[in-house]
Amino acid sequence: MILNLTADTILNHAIAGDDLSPEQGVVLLQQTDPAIIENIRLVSDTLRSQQVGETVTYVINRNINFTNICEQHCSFCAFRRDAGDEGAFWLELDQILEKAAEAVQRGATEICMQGGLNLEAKINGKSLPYYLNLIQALKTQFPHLHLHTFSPQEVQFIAREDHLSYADVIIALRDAGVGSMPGTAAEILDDSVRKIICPEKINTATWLDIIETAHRLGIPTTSTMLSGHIETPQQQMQHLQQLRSLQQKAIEQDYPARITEFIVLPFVGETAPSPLRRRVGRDQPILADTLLLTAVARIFLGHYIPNHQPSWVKLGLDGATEALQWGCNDIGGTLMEEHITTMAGAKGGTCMEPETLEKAIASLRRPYQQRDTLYHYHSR
Ligand SMILES: C[S@@+](CC[C@H](N)C(=O)[O-])C[C@H]1O[C@@H](n2cnc3c(N)ncnc32)[C@H](O)[C@@H]1O
Ligand SMILES: Nc1c(NC[C@H](O)[C@H](O)[C@H](O)CO)[nH]c(=O)[nH]c1=O
Ligand SMILES: N[C@@H](Cc1ccc(O)cc1)C(=O)O
Ligand code: SF4
Repeated sequence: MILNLTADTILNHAIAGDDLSPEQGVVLLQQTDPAIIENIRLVSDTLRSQQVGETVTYVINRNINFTNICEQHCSFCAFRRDAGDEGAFWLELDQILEKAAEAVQRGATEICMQGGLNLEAKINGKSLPYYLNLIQALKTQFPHLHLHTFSPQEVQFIAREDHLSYADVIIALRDAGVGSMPGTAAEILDDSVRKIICPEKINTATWLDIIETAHRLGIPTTSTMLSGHIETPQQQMQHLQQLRSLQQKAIEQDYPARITEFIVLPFVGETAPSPLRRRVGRDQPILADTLLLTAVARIFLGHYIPNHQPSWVKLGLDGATEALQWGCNDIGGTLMEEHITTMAGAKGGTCMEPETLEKAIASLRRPYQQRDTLYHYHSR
């Protein structure tokens, strides 16, 4: 391992194509000199260009959050409700199919579906049939729609409720038509942080186990990091290290599926539960911190995870466009309706037209291209 930890030396290694150690990543994350930060940006931009070229992609998709009734109480989450609370919702199958029909009519190739962990969501007392019924209904009416659905936390919830293994649940979802899995619920993959921000959630090992099982069973996943709350630069790098090892394993073992993209999700605190909000002491993410982390993630992961996406919901479209110069090559989905972070006070909006995303990309003189969920190009 290289132990000379000055930022310039580290960046020279990165440009030469070497993998950085987490310790070297920490050094980059701790820089405050604008000239050095600009060099980090330049290196991330150069690696992005070498690894995936100039084209910036986007996907036409719709978010469907089928319920926000949730048994857990993550300290960053403004989306969850108890049944009967004001603002609690649970969509009927007909409403979900109607939303999907409208999405298809507007050109969507993907439905991104996630929800709360709702103990009442069962058919004949079982959880898995409820989820399978959602998938089967969507697939029957819209066979070509890609279903990017259910986080590792939701998979564990189903498995626990029905006394099944994770593989059993994933195989059933896959065979019913799930195309890929959102890599949410990752938050920070460090159990000392998880104990504070999401004590009821699956632990780090379980998150990694479920994602690896998905890859082994042919289900691609995304990967995320909830940043900008109580975590340290060391914990951020440990998180990226776990994602890199996971992808290296999928490559070495020649699993039929892998991580398709990495997304930084900066914490929005404005209407998040007050203990964490007060502890973090700010309502909106700090753009500069998110951009530096985005660049370091490209440098650290880019050889293994090619696609990097900012969140326009959380950063605003201008912030997300700026992130395209800090290692990102994708601007995400049109979403059509976003609830999770908007309920936490995000200011970026809940819906983008494809033309709006294209215009933002073109403002940087980069070519744009519609993609599908698995990063195959798509034409409108
Ligand atoms: C709301 S959950 C939905 C799926 C499922 N309940 C779960 O927790 O995996 C999806 C993700 O939204 C993100 N999220 C929730 N609240 C947020 C906030 N205030 N700011 C930024 N991201 C947030 C978290 O990363 C979380 O894993
Ligand atoms: N679904 C939400 C996203 N982004 C998801 C991506 O648009 C898409 O599903 C992915 O690129 C698949 O390849 N961002 C948010 O801030 N909120 C969401 O609910
Ligand atoms: N971007 C995530 C999904 C997601 C992200 C943030 C959210 O708040 C909600 C959902 C994925 O596609 O895997
Ligand atoms: S993040 Fe997910 S599991 Fe946690 S409270 Fe919110 S909806 Fe529930």
